[in-house]
Amino acid sequence: MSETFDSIVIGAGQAGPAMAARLAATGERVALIERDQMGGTCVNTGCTPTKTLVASAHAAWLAREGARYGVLTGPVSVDAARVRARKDAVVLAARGNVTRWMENTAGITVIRGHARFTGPHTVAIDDRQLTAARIFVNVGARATVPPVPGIDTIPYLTNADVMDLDVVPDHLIILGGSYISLEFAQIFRRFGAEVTILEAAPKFLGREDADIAAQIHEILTGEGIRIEVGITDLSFAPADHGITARFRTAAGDDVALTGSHLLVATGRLPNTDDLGLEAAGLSADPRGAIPVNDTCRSAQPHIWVLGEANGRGAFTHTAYNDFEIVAGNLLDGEDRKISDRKPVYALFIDPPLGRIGMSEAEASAAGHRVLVGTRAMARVSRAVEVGETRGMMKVVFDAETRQLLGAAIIGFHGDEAVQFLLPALYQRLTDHDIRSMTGIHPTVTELLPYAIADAKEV
Ligand SMILES: Cc1cc2nc3c(=O)[nH]c(=O)nc-3n(C[C@H](O)[C@H](O)[C@H](O)COP(=O)(O)OP(=O)(O)OC[C@H]3O[C@@H](n4cnc5c(N)ncnc54)[C@H](O)[C@@H]3O)c2cc1C
Ligand SMILES: NC(=O)c1ccc[n+]([C@@H]2O[C@H](COP(=O)([O-])OP(=O)(O)OC[C@H]3O[C@@H](n4cnc5c(N)ncnc54)[C@H](O)[C@@H]3O)[C@@H](O)[C@H]2O)c1
Repeated sequence: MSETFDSIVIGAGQAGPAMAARLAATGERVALIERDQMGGTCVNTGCTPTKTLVASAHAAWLAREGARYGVLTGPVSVDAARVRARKDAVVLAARGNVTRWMENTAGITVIRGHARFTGPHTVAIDDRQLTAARIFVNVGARATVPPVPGIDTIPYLTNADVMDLDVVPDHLIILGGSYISLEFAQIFRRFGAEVTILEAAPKFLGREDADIAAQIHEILTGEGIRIEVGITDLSFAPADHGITARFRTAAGDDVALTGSHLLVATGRLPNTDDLGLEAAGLSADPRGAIPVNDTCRSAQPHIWVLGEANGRGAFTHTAYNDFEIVAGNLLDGEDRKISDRKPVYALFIDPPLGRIGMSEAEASAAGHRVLVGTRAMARVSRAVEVGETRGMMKVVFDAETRQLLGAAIIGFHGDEAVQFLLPALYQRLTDHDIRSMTGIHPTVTELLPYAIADAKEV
């Protein structure tokens, strides 16, 4: 059976549904193909569920910390099944919204199944053949599992199946020490688990400046999380009640550590290996991404790749922005580019890290002479009043133009407050421009101009 559409969208992640809806609104007949759950990673096994778990973990933390605030609670325990039920309800609602949106939009045909190119303009789902003038690929990524000796002899979790856990692990070992690892590490530690992070890289959070990484390290170890950085000679073996990890520490000690559960959080790989790319006349780069130009167009001009599969962003907001770029250029006569997008993200530990633009290290490496201003959260009155004084804020300016290059806040409301500086980044405002603005008292944001006032050349 062969069916003809105006456009085919493969994958209902963060860009696909919005793309399908915009195309359908112009009167097109659009096929949207999804092999698993509508909403993709973010809704089902990524942002949404993790942030509900972060909220439950925060509730457990506050309940234990209650006495600091004069609030006396009894013994605090965590009912993992209820935590999961709350998470499932939020995820189901979000997934339901996307599903209803797509199924009830005139012009969109939702097709369930695995899509594979059979030619530059044709896609097969089982024995169904679809043809379209334009194809939009939004297939996302999945967890990678490194070939550590013994890993195939033990049970392990990834970010997807850890979502089904309804017990609190006695001892959770986490392989990898980046975003996914740190969020889950704190979640499960606050639920009552012993948590050990095993990271192969020699530096903890090497993408962040050393002072920011040190604050995060202190927050997590301060809550009792063990972090081993620079481990080598890792292997796994089954143990009576879980798994044993053997490794050599950075100090050269040989360690055998037994945990009840292992979570693998060592990065993600685009879902491009089973897409029949060669039939479309395309190929993936060594990291599995499909190369695109600055407007998300692949080497085949009628095939666009949006979201993680294009290797140009690994966040929900970058995937959605890809949709805005493609739709803006194709349907609204705009001239939008990926390279116009500033890097922004958060690490949702508590308190969170919010990051925009360049780090100090990135700015220096790019050849800027930099001015750096910092302020401890202990000198932010709102943080003191709330009793959450861990962390710091940091701003980075170009010493010659005095324009903002980047900022980081690890601390109370850091994910929100740092975005006060986004217009400054996009509009190339100077330290003087920003310092002329007065923020609301008492907020974290109001102190950013003071950190800026203290900025010095380093
Ligand atoms: C634990 C975790 C927490 C995260 N937290 C955050 C966060 O707080 N903030 C943030 O910005 N980002 C976060 N991310 C990253 C974010 O989830 C992803 O960057 C985002 O979902 C990528 O969107 P996407 O549209 O590229 O792909 P996805 O959301 O992965 O969607 C791709 C879809 O395509 C489908 N698909 C794949 N291949 C085929 C095929 N051949 N045929 C049909 N369908 C197919 C998949 O089933 C999937 O539904 C997190 C990720 C994880 C794992
Ligand atoms: N808050 C957020 O926005 C958020 C949260 C979670 C995930 N994400 C997205 O998910 C993506 C994947 O996150 P991630 O944390 O899995 O991957 P990552 O690529 O950020 O980090 C993987 C880590 O695992 C380590 N590692 C790799 N192989 C190892 C091994 N064999 N032994 C020990 N350590 C090893 C690496 O050195 C690295 O530190 C990120 O790029 C991010 O965009 C975003």
